[in-house]
Amino acid sequence: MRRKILPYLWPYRYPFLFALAQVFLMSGCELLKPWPLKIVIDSVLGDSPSPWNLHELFSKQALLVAACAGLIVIYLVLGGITLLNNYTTIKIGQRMVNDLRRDLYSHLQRLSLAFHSRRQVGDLMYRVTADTYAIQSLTMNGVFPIATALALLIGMFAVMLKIDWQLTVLALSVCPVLFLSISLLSKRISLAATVARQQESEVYSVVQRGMSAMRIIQAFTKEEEEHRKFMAASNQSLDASLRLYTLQTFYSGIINVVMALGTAFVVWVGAQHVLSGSLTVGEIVIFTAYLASLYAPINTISQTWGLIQGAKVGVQRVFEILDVERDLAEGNLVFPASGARGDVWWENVSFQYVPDQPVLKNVSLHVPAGRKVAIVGPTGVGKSTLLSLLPRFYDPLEGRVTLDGTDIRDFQLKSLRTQIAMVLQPPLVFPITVRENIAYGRPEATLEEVVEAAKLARIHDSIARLPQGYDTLVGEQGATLSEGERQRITIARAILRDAPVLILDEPTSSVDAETEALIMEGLNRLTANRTTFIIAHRLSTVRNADLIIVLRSGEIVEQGTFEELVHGNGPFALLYRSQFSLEE
Ligand SMILES: Nc1ncnc2c1ncn2[C@@H]1O[C@H](COP(=O)(O)OP(=O)(O)OP(=O)(O)O)[C@@H](O)[C@H]1O
Repeated sequence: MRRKILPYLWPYRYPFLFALAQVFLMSGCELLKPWPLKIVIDSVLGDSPSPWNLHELFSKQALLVAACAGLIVIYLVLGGITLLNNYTTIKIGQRMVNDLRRDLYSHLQRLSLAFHSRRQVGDLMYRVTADTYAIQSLTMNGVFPIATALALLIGMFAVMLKIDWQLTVLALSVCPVLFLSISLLSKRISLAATVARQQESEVYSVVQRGMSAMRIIQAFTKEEEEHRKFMAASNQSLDASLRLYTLQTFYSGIINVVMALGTAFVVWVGAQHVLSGSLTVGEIVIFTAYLASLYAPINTISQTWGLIQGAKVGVQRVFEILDVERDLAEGNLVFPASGARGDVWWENVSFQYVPDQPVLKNVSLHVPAGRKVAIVGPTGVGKSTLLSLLPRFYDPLEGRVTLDGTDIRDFQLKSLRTQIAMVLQPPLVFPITVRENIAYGRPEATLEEVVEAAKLARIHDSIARLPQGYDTLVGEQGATLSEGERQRITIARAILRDAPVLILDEPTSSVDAETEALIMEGLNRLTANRTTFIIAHRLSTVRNADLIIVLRSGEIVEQGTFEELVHGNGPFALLYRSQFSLEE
């Protein structure tokens, strides 16, 4: 894991080294802190000689003033450096979080739909928003208290050794005990932290599912059941967090006891040394002050150790996603600036979402450039799946798909997807303005072009009636637009994209017959000279197609023109009589 975190720290190596230098300065101030008091006790109140023979230069009163002034200066300098250090470390930490989020989010956007259909949205959201903070805790809460403790340890060791080596050994013998207790308990805390994070992200998932299905929940009056599910997840998260906090508290309790024992021993032995005359009262003050300031960073390490373990888990959860290999390997080819011709082949294509449940079975289909193809068949036979292989939402298990004679896997994904405009189900509209929604695939489009596309999709009049026209903000999930209006916005979006290949997934299912006829008229102009695939349930769509494909159980069972198929006795004729004739 260290190898993975270091690249995130590397860009900030100079501020990081600066912060480390501050730690050494701070430790120096910590070392100086008890000295003025020692001078006051030993040389002002008592008659022992003061360090650097200051007592020979100053009177007792002057020495007292100098000691007090020194105390103020030391505290001021220490406060200033601490402030600077906090600012520097927080800045580094927050920048690292930002960088990690950037990488995680862009990685998530590049992972295939196969990955996303396996994962829970709430869990991924938690990883992007909450788990990424862990890199800050891990580096800052981990590295700096340890560096402080080490710097203090070395400095104190040098100073204390000069004063009383026995007492020094005794004082420092607490350190191994402390670190041993830390390492013994850390595994359990780490485990508890993993569970707590999982439960917390489960709460996110439940909320996300509930929020995105609010309409259904209310329609089926499932509020109580959803509430129960939420409370169950929330209670489990509460239990896990409480367990973690209990462990952390128990842990810092143990550390405190060890520290108290250490201090008591030092005071006990120190007092004996003072009584025997080998140590001054001021020196014992230095010892206990040093111990207190040495235990402080060790205490921070121990208290934040649980936090560090939790942070480790968080960082692991982030890298777990970053380590997922992109399952859609890209090629290098790009389409010419004029775009693809639009000649599409599915060659012996098989596909399955779940092992041993084939959705497409050895499908072969050639669609010459510029043709309009209607794909029909009962629900769930694989119509959408067949078309989703073309923009590479998924890759076939066997066989290949080619565009203009080249395997689509040889192209750069961006170049491939730019060749394809799609109207998908359900019609997805973003909470941005109507204009931005239509221009989503071509943000540089002028207002005139947006209006032209909207007119073709028969949505212009409805938009003109909105309070701010094209600048009206669409509510979350298009709440201020009807289903039919949303569908027409997505059609306008595809029209504006102006791509050589069009995929229309039942583009007019939510509009009335009259509007549909108008949209189809607009679409007919759009589809001229473009290879178009329409998943069609309506007769008018099917009639206008150059080629009709009938899918059943993942296989093409029939194909031909409307006239060829309708008069036979094949599956299309049957479908026509049972389904389409009703519309006539
Ligand atoms: N992401 C997925 N994960 C697992 N199974 C899926 C996934 N998407 C679709 N399926 C399954 O694959 C089969 C084909 O689905 P597909 O959406 O291609 O059918 P369709 O013919 O377009 O249906 P419809 O006309 O109802 O839209 C269905 O059984 C469906 O349950």
